[in-house]
Amino acid sequence: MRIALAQINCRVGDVAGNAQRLLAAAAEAQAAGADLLVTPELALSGYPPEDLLLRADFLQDCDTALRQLATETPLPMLVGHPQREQERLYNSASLLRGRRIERVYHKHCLPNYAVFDEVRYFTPGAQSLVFACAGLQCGVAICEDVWCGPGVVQVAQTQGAELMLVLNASPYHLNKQRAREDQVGALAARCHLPIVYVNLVGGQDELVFDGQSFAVDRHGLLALRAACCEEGLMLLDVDKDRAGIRIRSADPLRPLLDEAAEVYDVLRLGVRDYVEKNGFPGAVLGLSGGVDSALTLAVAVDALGPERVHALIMPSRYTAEMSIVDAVAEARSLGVRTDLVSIEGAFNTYLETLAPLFAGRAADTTEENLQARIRAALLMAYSNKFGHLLLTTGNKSEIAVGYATLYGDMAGGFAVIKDCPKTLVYRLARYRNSLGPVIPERVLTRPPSAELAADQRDQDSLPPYDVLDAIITAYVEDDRSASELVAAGFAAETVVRVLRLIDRAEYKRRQAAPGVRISARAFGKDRRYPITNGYHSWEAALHTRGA
Ligand SMILES: Nc1ncnc2c1ncn2[C@@H]1O[C@H](COP(=O)(O)OP(=O)(O)OC[C@H]2O[C@@H]([n+]3cccc(C(=O)O)c3)[C@H](O)[C@@H]2O)[C@@H](O)[C@H]1O
Ligand SMILES: Nc1ncnc2c1ncn2[C@@H]1O[C@H](COP(=O)(O)OP(=O)(O)OP(=O)(O)O)[C@@H](O)[C@H]1O
Ligand SMILES: NC(=O)CC[C@H](N)C(=O)O
Repeated sequence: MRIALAQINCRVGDVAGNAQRLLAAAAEAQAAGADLLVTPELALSGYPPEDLLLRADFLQDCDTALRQLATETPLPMLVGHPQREQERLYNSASLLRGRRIERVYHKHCLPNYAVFDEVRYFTPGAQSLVFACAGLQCGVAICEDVWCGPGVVQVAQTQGAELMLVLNASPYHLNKQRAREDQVGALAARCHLPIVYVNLVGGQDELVFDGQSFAVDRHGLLALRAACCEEGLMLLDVDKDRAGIRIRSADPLRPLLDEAAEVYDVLRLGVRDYVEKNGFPGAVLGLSGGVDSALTLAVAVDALGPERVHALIMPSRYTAEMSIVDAVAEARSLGVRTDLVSIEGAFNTYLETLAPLFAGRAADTTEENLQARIRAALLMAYSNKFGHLLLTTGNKSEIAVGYATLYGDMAGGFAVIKDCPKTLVYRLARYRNSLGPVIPERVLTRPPSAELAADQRDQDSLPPYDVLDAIITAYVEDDRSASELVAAGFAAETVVRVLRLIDRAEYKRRQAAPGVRISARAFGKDRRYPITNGYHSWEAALHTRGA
């Protein structure tokens, strides 16, 4: 038996387009001599369709497209789609064979944590699906089904399954591929049967599906791993002999990427698909000569090509000459067009206009924020005039503590590095330079500064980024309390200060642009904190330690 794994990039809601993508994969699979095409989870609707699933017209269109697909597919296809039966909605996989929908499976385990909300929409299934194909008995499961214990696989096995076919829409986060392979490999070894895992690829709002579809044999050993962040059709040959089922693939086993390379590819795919799938001609950003905008520019250029990216360099009285020199050098090495637009005129006009209002008051962050907002107005004007998407450049460390200006540098449509802590930003920048130098070394070594006041340094307001990032990770991603952090050796005063800032900045994050999720807990759907919030775990540390 030859199985074709369709690692395809579906677009949420584009049912007709997804049907065409599935038919193109089917034609390729048939030409390669495959007996069966296996697709990702909900390939027909795209994943996650969110509240489109509450619309009767959308579900009807999915149903019509599924029936049409059944008549047109040139080979048997196991395809993911939403399925309404009476008043219930299921996350389903159908076997399309002989010009009809031959069998349907409904997903049993519905993920309802982190970014997943499946219980909001779907009813869990209760029946197994095992079907014969090219002399083998194939069992079916959908994504979370292989994460919630061995039950789904074991029941299919008691009904004769000799191998499992799993349709997935598994979004990326750091170390996810290892977790998938460990999980599925252990399940295969425990049940003594091979498992074929087909994943979606592509960006969908904050999520990036990284592909990396794979297959493990009955010992849990890897027989196939597809590329990260690329579409592809992989072939797997399955034979039965006296020793059992054997699987092998002529496709080379693609290596696991290093962390920085993997994250960089995920960011690039996230930007490319957000821009393409939403129909923007290109992207624009403010280029300051700092590392955040330099990395964002490099990702955008690698995603879209230099001719579709535009950068505005907008110095003020506080901008160092070397910042302009470095920004120009970055743009030049990436082949990007820039415009130099001073904000001094606009800044002076604002200051003069506000002078009577602010008479007798000292300059403070008000004047800092004005500069960020003038830049935002210029960038949004460019975006309006040319239709380009404004990319924001804030990183996770800043967004965590609110070190960014609302309606200023936070203004924009897509926040490329919003889930990358500053320490990771530096690693990513160095990784990008290892492919060919584009960010001047000085940008990576000079102390970070917002350049919104004279001689300003990030470190004047924030702890060193290695300390800050460690505290943010522990508090935001691992739910550690202030006392646990102090017990782990962080200074009580620093812990209280950072946790207080994180709690207080929730209102800013709610108004922030969406951006690529790369961690297991990004700000967004992963972490839904109240803005109006009277619970602060750092208060206990404040009282007990006198911080
Ligand atoms: N709970 C709540 N719900 C809704 N709004 C709330 C709020 N709490 C405060 N606010 C409002 O938020 C406003 C204050 O926020 P905002 O205007 O942003 O200003 P703010 O947070 O006070 O200042 C921005 C900080 O970010 C730093 N910064 C700015 C730009 C770039 C960078 C960088 O390095 O990249 C750093 C800057 O140096 C400054 O320390 C006030 O108008 C206040 O009324
Ligand atoms: N002189 C400038 N010209 C153009 N854009 C700027 C300028 N200064 C700031 N910006 C924009 O505002 C964002 C916030 O920059 P800022 O320098 O305040 O902080 P940062 O977090 O250190 O970012 P970066 O590392 O990119 O400098 C920048 O990434 C850039 O998009
Ligand atoms: N779509 C799903 O069921 C995803 C859940 C699953 N645990 C994952 O790999 O992310």
